[in-house]
Amino acid sequence: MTTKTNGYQSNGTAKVTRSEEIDSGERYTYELLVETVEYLKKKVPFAPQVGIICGSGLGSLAETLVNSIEIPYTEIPHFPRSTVKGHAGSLVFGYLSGLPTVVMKGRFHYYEGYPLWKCCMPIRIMKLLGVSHLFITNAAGGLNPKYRVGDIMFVKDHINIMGFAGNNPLQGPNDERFGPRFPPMNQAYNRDIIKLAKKVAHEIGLGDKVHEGVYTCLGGPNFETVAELGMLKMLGADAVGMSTVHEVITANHCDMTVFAFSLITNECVVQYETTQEPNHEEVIDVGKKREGLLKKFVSEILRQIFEKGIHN
Ligand SMILES: O=P(O)(O)O[C@@H]1C[C@H](O)[C@@H](CO)O1
Ligand code: HPA
Repeated sequence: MTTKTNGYQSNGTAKVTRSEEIDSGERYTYELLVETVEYLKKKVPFAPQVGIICGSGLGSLAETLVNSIEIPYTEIPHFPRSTVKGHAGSLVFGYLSGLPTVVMKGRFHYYEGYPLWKCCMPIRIMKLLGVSHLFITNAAGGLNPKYRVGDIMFVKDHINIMGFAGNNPLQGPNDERFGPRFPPMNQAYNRDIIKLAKKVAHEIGLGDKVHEGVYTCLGGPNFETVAELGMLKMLGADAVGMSTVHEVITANHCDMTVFAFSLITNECVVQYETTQEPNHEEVIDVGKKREGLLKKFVSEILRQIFEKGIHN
C-alpha cells in the first residue's frame, strides 16, 4: 500500500516506503490545497480568523473552544499524519473568546520524515480558510540561564539553523498567490502582540514567569549535545526546539500576523558534569502542568488583540 502524502500508515507506524515518496520534490500545488480547503468548508459552517498550533503536550488548548467541530487529520484530503506522542492529530474548529478559530492539535516535524514544505502545509490551508492571526506554541529547552522549567518565552526572533544549509519551507518554485519569492523576515513576530502578551501575563499572575527571547530549531529527533548547546548559546539563542521556525516563515510569506511562545519544559544541559538527561515524557508533563494557565493566557490575549485591532 502506498499513499501520496506521507510515509506512515493510518495508525501512525512507519510503512515500508519508497524513499522518493518522502524525499520527492513534488510540492503541493495551490489547486491541491484548494481541494483540502473545499473539503473543510463543507464540514465547518464558519471561516476561522485565528489559527493556533499546539506544541508538544499543549493540545488541551483546543478544549477552550466553544461549539467545537473536530476533524482527524486522517480524514482530511492530502493532510499529513501525526506520529508523535503528545500530538493528537486533528483540526478543531470553534469559537475562542468569541472569535472563529481553528486549532491544530498536533503539528508535523522534520524528524518524522516530512520535508519542511509538508510540515507547513496546514498553515497555507489556514490562510486559504481565512486565518489572519496565527498563534504558534512549542515546548523548548531553556538555554538562557535565567529561564526555569514552566516559564514562558515570547519569541521575538529566531535563528533558522536548518536554513543555513538551504533547508527552507519556501525552497522550490514560488507561487505568488501565496507570497513573494523573497519575503522579508525582520518583523516576523508582531511587536505589538508581544507587548500586549507581557501585559496580559502580568494581569493573570504569570508576570514573573515570562521572558522575551530568541528561539532556534534543530531537525531532531535527538536532543542536543553539550557542544551543540554551547554553540547555540554563543549564537544568541535563548531556547531550542524542533519546530516553529519554518512555520513562522511560511506564515509570514503569506502575510499572516504571527505570535509565538515557547513553554520551557527543561533546562538545557550545558555542562559535561551534569548527569541529568532531557526526555519527551518530561516535556509532555510540563505542558500538562501549565495547561490551565496557558488556556487562560491565550483566551485573554486573543480577546485583547481583537479589541485593539492589532494587525501587521
Ligand atoms: O512540537 P514541539 O516543538 O512543541 O515539540 C518539542 C520538540 C520535539 O518534537 C519534542 C521533544 O520533546 O517536543
Ligand atoms: N531541545 C530540543 N527540543 C526540545 C527540548 C530541548 O531541550 N525540549 C523540548 N523540546
